[in-house]
Amino acid sequence: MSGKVVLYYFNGRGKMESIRWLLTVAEVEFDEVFLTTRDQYLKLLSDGALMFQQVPMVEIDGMKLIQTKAILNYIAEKYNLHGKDIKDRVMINMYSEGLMDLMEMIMMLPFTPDVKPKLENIQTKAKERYLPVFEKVLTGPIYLVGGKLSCADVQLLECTLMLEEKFPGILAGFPNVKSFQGRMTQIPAIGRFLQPGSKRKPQPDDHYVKPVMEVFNITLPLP
Ligand SMILES: N[C@@H](CCC(=O)N[C@@H](CS)C(=O)NCC(=O)O)C(=O)O
Repeated sequence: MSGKVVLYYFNGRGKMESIRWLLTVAEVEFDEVFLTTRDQYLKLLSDGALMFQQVPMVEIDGMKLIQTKAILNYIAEKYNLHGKDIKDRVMINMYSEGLMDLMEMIMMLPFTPDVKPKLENIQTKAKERYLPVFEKVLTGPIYLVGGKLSCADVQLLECTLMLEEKFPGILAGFPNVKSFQGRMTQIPAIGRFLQPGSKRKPQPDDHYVKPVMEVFNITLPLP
């Protein structure tokens, strides 16, 4: 590998958090450059580092990668977390996409003026649309696809932890998902990531939202 992996994003979860999780499980060390000013962002733009003028951006293997899913797929492929064949991979991608849809709804909450109806919608969708899928798949198997740890497992763990932060007890009706969560947290790298002082980011607050608004020159409410 040429050089250390460097993540360019805010000092908060957002779209980068799943990348942090996956690198952690792959046991890849990374540094982080936190965007705090618009000038930093403009400099990245003028350097041509952000193809679509967006972050996350990840420097890895001499490349500057953008687009969250492309970055996740690269890491998953490189570290053998993307199944054994194309049939495994398409299942992994289907689970991942569903989980990303759900996590993105939670991710947008700090930028949402009227949170209550959104929260209710997320809870209903989590209980009625998403969690039942994983509860069923995990009747028996230890991992979601092909008896082998994949990026979809990592995202399911991340998502269930996010859900429990918002809706404590939400997994009560999903015992297989709850056991899965317990098993995943036994993985040493994950155990370390869950400890205070790791590179895992806390739930978003003003310290995260303010720089985002400043860097992108935006005012609430978002469209
Ligand atoms: N499809 C892109 C979307 C990235 C994205 O929306 N990034 C936001 C920050 S989380 C951004 O850079 N927004 C500025 C803009 O779109 O102008 C991805 O998944 O990486």
